[in-house]
Amino acid sequence: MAPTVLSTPEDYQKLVDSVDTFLLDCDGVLYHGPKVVEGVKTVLNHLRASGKKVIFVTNNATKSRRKLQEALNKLELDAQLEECFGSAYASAVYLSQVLKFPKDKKVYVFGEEGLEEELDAVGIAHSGGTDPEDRDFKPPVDYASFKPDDSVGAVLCGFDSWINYKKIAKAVTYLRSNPECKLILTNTDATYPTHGSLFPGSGSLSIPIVNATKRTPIVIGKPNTTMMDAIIADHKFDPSRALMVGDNLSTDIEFGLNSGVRTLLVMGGVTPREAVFGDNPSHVVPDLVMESFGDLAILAKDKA
Ligand SMILES: O=C(O)[C@H](O)[C@H](O)COP(=O)(O)O
Ligand SMILES: [Mg+2]
Repeated sequence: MAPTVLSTPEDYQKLVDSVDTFLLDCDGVLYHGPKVVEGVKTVLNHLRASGKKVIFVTNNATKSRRKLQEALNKLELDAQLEECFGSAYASAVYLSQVLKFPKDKKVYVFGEEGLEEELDAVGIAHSGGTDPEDRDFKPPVDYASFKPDDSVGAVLCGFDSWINYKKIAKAVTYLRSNPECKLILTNTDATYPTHGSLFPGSGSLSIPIVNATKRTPIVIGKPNTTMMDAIIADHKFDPSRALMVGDNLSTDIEFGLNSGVRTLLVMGGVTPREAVFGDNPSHVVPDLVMESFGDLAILAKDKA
């Protein structure tokens, strides 16, 4: 079935009336890189003033919840800490609460500060990450330096803009030498929308590790229900009165579909128009589509 396209103020008002909890993807819905999507600030204020709950749900693992809140507030989006759910936070919670990660083991971080901060918050030791030793790499490769380490109980991969051969080889060595060592991916987004274009996303950066180890990774972020379970545990909302808003069919929209939450796809992010309206559309079909989440701002203007 084709999605319903929302384009008039009446469509928007009907939508808002039918939703109590807005689960909002960040990159591609609220902002593109450093640029806030036009109208989004007005929309968030309007939704809050209308008694709606907003929750920010991002696969971007470069930021801890605290940093995500800071970043949203720098853009004047007035986020509360408990409204912020990132895949870095969800991964740390998964390691500590679901895997009961052993106290005598550490996590090798293929990622940035966000992962380290969330692991620290749950008391899990880690190596790699922002360690200058791992970030500093120039050929030739010193293959003899890569040694197995049984104290590494998991390799956790998120977005890592410092990706280099040394980090990949260390991660692969720990995983290949120890079948007990887990491979966990914060998310598998192929692309990252910023600066008006699409760049390699986390899921593209972890491929060398997955490929070289032939492991089936545990994936935490959208579209997996692990993240939704964590959000519902904290916010206890009614999924039938919630809406997942996103720009990515294979993460955001599948996330909603997997969790029994209605979905709204916005254009202008990672999903090309043809994937929805073309001759050979994606098998992932959102319930609703609109151009931009910022278009709801007209409801605030109508009220003023
Ligand atoms: O590469 C990534 O991790 C993702 O592209 C990314 O940051 C997704 O963030 P979201 O759209 O879920 O806010
Ligand atoms: Mg997005």
